[in-house]
Amino acid sequence: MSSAQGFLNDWVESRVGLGSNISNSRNTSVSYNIKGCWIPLTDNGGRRSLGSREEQGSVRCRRDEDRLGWFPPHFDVSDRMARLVASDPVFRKDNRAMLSRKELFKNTLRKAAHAWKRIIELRLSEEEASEMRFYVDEPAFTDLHWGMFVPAIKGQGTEEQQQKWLPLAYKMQIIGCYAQTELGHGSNVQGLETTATFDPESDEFSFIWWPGGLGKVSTHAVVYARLITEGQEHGVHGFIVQLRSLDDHMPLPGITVGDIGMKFGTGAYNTMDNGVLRFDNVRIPRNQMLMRVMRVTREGKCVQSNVPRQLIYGTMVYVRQTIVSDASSALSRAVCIATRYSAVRRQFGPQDGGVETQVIDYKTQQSRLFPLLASAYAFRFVGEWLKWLYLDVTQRLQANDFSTLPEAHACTAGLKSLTTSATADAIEECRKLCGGHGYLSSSGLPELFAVYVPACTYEGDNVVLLLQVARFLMKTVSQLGSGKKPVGTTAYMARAEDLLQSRCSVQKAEDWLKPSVILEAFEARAVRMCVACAQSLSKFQNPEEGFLELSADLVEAAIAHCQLIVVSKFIEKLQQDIPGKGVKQQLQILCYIYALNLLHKHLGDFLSTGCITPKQASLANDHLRSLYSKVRPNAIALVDAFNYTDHFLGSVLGRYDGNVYPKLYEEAWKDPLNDSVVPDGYQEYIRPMLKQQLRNARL
Ligand SMILES: CCCCCCCCCCCCCCC/C=C/C(=O)SCCNC(=O)CCNC(=O)[C@H](O)C(C)(C)COP(=O)(O)OP(=O)(O)OC[C@H]1O[C@@H](n2cnc3c(N)ncnc32)[C@H](O)[C@@H]1OP(=O)(O)O
Ligand SMILES: Cc1cc2nc3c(=O)[nH]c(=O)nc-3n(C[C@H](O)[C@H](O)[C@H](O)COP(=O)(O)OP(=O)(O)OC[C@H]3O[C@@H](n4cnc5c(N)ncnc54)[C@H](O)[C@@H]3O)c2cc1C
Repeated sequence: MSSAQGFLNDWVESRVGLGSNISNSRNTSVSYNIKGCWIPLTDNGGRRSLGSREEQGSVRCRRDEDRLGWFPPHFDVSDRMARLVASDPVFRKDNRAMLSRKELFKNTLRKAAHAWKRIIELRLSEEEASEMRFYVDEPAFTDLHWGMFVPAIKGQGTEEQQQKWLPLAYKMQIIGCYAQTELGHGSNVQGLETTATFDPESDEFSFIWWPGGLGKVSTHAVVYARLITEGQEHGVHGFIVQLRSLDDHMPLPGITVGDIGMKFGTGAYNTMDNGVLRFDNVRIPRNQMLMRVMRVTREGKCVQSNVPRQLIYGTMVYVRQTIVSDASSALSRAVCIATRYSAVRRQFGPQDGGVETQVIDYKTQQSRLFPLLASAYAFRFVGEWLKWLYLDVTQRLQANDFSTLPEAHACTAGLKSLTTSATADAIEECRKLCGGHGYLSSSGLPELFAVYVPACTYEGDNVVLLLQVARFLMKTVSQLGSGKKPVGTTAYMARAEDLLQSRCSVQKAEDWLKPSVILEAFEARAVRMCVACAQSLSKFQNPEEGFLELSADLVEAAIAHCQLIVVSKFIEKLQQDIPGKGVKQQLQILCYIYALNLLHKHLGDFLSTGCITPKQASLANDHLRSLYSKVRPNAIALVDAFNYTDHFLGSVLGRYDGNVYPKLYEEAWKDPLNDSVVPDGYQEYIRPMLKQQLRNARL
């Protein structure tokens, strides 16, 4: 070993003690039972001797009555699948950033095939399979097959069509994708140029562009195209189209298909074969149009069914709802890394040579980190509620009750937008919270960011979706005078008159700890912003023109409404019985942090609409600081409660045992650049340069 290396080893050793200090923050009397899991909180004098989660073997679960009933009852499934994936070498993922695109993609195929094999061998249920996919943690064609192709057939196909196609899809005898976006049109679905003409005399071309799983894997796609029969257009519909031969995987005649190329980041979303597809007079049987909304007869006549045509957008509603829960997962993962590392990292501190300060103890670190921790919980609760709303609307649709569809669309669109934007920003903030080491690939944060950010674009650009919410809100406001009572998430608008006049009652900082006070402030802000937009709109002769002109304000109003939904669902959650010593109090603190931090960040809205006074704003801010102090002792327990394995976190900084520095050092040596001491290219480029310098120096 060279002396330089010896020095580095000593340096790393000297930091081990600091690194292990993570367990200091686990000294607390509160036990967390999040997702039904007992998170053991140690009080072992500041050093946690537990190995990684994977090494610990089976999880210790408490008695059933200790479980938090208000979490989905799938903790055991989730935990089992996490461990199954973490212990299987095929699912290794620490080398992703080093692989070429081809290696990366092939590796994804291998993982998907292996996962499918395990699903069959272990006879996994749908829930177990879905958890397994989550923990494999790699975007793959299977996401689109299960997440969009199958739901599209289920939601838009007739019973007969479902009976024909679903068994094939369930057994993966066909693999499908969701082919809607084109090179020229994504947001504007009605503007799609792909046509499906019942009369087979069409010679138009158009390119589908973006669908995941399309490029190299899918044998079939649900393709969205404008239907033309008897020379007339009948809007966009889904069509099941076979793309590749089931014998040799070659594209069928008239079909050109391939991958659209590398995307943002290394590894990241490049495991997915997003594709380009061109049809040249491809013919498909009539009964491959998904006909639940509209039927085309043998003679080419269109027969509208009694379901609204918006159901054609139904798959997007379904996926947007899943994306909200996924936002909570991605955010909690980033927050877990940043929180654990913040407890390990020390900078500055006493001048007398004592131990330096853990960076988590700096108020600035807390004011950046703890609102993100609170958001992770808030998004989980609103995600659960949205799941319920989606189930409810699905059941109603089956009974031909379409009344709640507009609200389901507005909620899924708005919350998808709100949570993905916040999560993308939060992951980047977590990277910064980890200082320089956050920029290392081995922190897990760069890849998480790269894989996550497209969520702000796919399934609907976030601004476009907020504009949909704004339309819904303007419609609701315009109907207030007509006696139509707003319901669901807009029910508060029935009290618009009061809310327009109301004055916030806060007089001292503690007054902000009343859920009713917080709710009223958020309701008043949302109503006032919506009503102001509606008043401005009414000044335009042409409402569409007004909508375009005021769209930036409308987006702000939609955000205010969506933030109110998240705050109110968090508060509702806390009204339920929450078992576990101290758990409810901790969640209450997080709820206040979530709401008061939003208030602080959007102070302009609250002040300009007169919902609160500058003095009340300053009291809210004072209170936030004291809430951060209350979270601090339990911060580690609150992220441990997410129950992520080290495999899933994929982060040296976020290790469960806090053993960060030696592992960072170890990771560095794994880089292929360190395969040789003298790098490739030395002889060609470095040496001649050095020699040249030497010659010049001698001259
Ligand atoms: C083993 C198990 C594994 C399970 C795995 C599951 C995993 C799942 C993971 C999934 C992974 C995710 C990967 C993502 C991959 C990405 C895929 C995609 O991106 S697919 C393409 C998505 N594209 C979009 O989102 C396009 C966005 N654009 C639109 O949605 C629409 O065009 C528009 C809503 C912006 C505008 O549509 P248009 O018809 O022009 O709208 P109008 O404004 O005129 O509205 C008319 C009317 O309809 C209502 N409306 C609109 N949309 C909906 C809807 N979705 N549902 C219900 N109603 C809707 C709208 O409110 C208007 O109503 P009205 O009463 O007339 O005012
Ligand atoms: C990783 C990834 C995976 C994808 N997977 C699929 C898939 O599987 N299947 C599929 O069909 N598609 C897929 N897509 C495509 C995706 O759905 C679209 O990119 C998305 O809907 C946005 O549409 P666009 O690209 O047309 O954006 P554009 O609409 O062109 O947006 C560009 C800009 O214009 C703004 N804008 C657009 N319209 C308006 C408006 N009316 N008012 C104000 N501003 C506006 C937007 O806010 C944005 O800033 C995927 C995309 C990505 C990135």
